[in-house]
Amino acid sequence: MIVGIVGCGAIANLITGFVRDGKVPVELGFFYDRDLERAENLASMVDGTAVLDVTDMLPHVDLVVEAASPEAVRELVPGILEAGRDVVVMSVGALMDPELRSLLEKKASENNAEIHVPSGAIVGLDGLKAASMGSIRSVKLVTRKPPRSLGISMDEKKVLYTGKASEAVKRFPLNINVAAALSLACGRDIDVEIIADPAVDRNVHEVTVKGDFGEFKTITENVRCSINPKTSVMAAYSAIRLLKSLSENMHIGT
Ligand SMILES: NC(=O)C1=CN([C@@H]2O[C@H](COP(=O)(O)OP(=O)(O)OC[C@H]3O[C@@H](n4cnc5c(N)ncnc54)[C@H](OP(=O)(O)O)[C@@H]3O)[C@@H](O)[C@H]2O)C=CC1
Ligand SMILES: O=C([O-])CC(=O)C(=O)O
Repeated sequence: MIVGIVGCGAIANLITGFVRDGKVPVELGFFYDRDLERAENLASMVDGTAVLDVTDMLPHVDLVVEAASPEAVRELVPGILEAGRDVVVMSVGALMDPELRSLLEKKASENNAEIHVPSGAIVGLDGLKAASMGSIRSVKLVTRKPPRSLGISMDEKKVLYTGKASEAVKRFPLNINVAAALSLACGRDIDVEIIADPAVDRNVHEVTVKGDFGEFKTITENVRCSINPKTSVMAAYSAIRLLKSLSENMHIGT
């Protein structure tokens, strides 16, 4: 499988390192970023090609990993699907827009392409998907990040947001994709609280789900990426595992 990457930052760096080290059986051939130098740097790690425009990679790839921004999902993913290429979407928050989501689903189905959304920086999506086969009463996410991860500076713990996931992804577009992944996995706009906490040095996500299956709670205490503290290493690992799964014949978990 030949893979291209859109967005050459923290997540793309980790993916490229794993491919270079032979830990994922894909060929990472093409790299695009609005900063060409970032694309060239990653391309040089795996003998790939940096392109000036996403359309330059499309004739040569089977799948594109979007690891850029919600704006890139809106602007670039429709064209990738139109070309019949599969997509892995990391900026899941963009998919909370129902119009964009149905446009992408339509383009995927018309062009025999698939959209994959990795579980990202949280655990528990498997259980949530299974639980949603029954009836779910509530899903709540509490995200606690160091102020620096949220791009702010403060000495006291502060609740920055309480409300629904759909609004959270608009207010914190680069910080709460996990809320979108949870919402899409269970088909409801979940409850979200975002806390800036100078006492933590990890990105911590607590998910509580209640339904007719019983209830579960997951806590993920994520190490942050060195080149982008907003982003947890686990988010990149989930994309890497997904790429590996796509070349396997047995699939474990929902
Ligand atoms: N699903 C999940 O659980 C998680 C998802 N994410 C999301 O994944 C995405 C990637 O994260 P990460 O690697 O940390 O991000 P980075 O900011 O480290 O890297 C993203 C790169 O993509 C570039 N970029 C952004 N928009 C575009 C565009 N429209 N066209 C071309 N290049 C673009 C950025 O440029 P510039 O710097 O100029 O903006 C930057 O070089 C983000 O949207 C992030 O919010 C992150 C963590 C968890
Ligand atoms: O990486 C994380 O911990 C979560 C994150 O930024 C996001 O969901 O956008």
